[in-house]
Amino acid sequence: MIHMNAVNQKYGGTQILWDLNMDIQEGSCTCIMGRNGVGKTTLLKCIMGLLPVATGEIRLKETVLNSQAAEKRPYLGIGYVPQGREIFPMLTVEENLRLGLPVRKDKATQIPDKIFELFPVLADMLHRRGGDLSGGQQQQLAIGRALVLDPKVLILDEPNEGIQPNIVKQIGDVILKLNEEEGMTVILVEQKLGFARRVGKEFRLMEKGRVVASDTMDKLSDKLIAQHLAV
Ligand SMILES: Nc1ncnc2c1ncn2[C@@H]1O[C@H](COP(=O)(O)OP(=O)(O)OP(=O)(O)O)[C@@H](O)[C@H]1O
Repeated sequence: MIHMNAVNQKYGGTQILWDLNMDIQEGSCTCIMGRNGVGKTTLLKCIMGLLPVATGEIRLKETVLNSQAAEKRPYLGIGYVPQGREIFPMLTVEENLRLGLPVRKDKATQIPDKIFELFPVLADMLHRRGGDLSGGQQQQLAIGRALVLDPKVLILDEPNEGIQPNIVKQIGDVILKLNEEEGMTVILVEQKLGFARRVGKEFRLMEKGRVVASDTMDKLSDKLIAQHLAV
């Protein structure tokens, strides 16, 4: 569904992604894994158009994403939950969620009930400012906001960073429901092995800006973990 072909990315003179190739299958939940600094967040930002690629191609099915402006990409059916959540702290929960409505194909004017079914806390907190929510609640808001777009692909960058275990469990349940029951394609940058194994169907291991191993999650061996994940 998403295909990356020989993608190179640089910050000034420092090259981060090196001829990176990656395929994400439709309907899968794929965990992008690797040690700190290997380029996982950079890769997601390139998919979203938040960073330009120097050379190479990123496609969503037949659409070449590189040639689409960042603000057009949500309209192609891509929802993004960035690292650090980036909710708007001064806007209410409702206002944060409503931001996604204009992107929807059906032009709905109300936040879909589904969002509150997945994250009941957002209904309870609807009129609170985003900045007053706990870290875990903000993460649920960030995921809810991405889902308001009604995306075909949901991209999450370390959604569990600094989140308490009961909310990590809830987020895992939501990802499993979206992926397994609704067939949503999920791409997840995840450092926590247990979580990746619980929700992921596929893995892509990165090292120094390249993909060094790709397979189904049951093939993520102790040897691969020792080679590419253990610190
Ligand atoms: N704005 C920037 N300018 C220069 N270098 C940057 C910038 N942002 C990131 N980098 C560098 O690019 C490299 C890859 O960073 P990136 O955040 O993509 O890695 P990551 O695999 O997501 O790591 P982490 O798990 O720590 O988030 C790192 O060496 C980082 O220092």
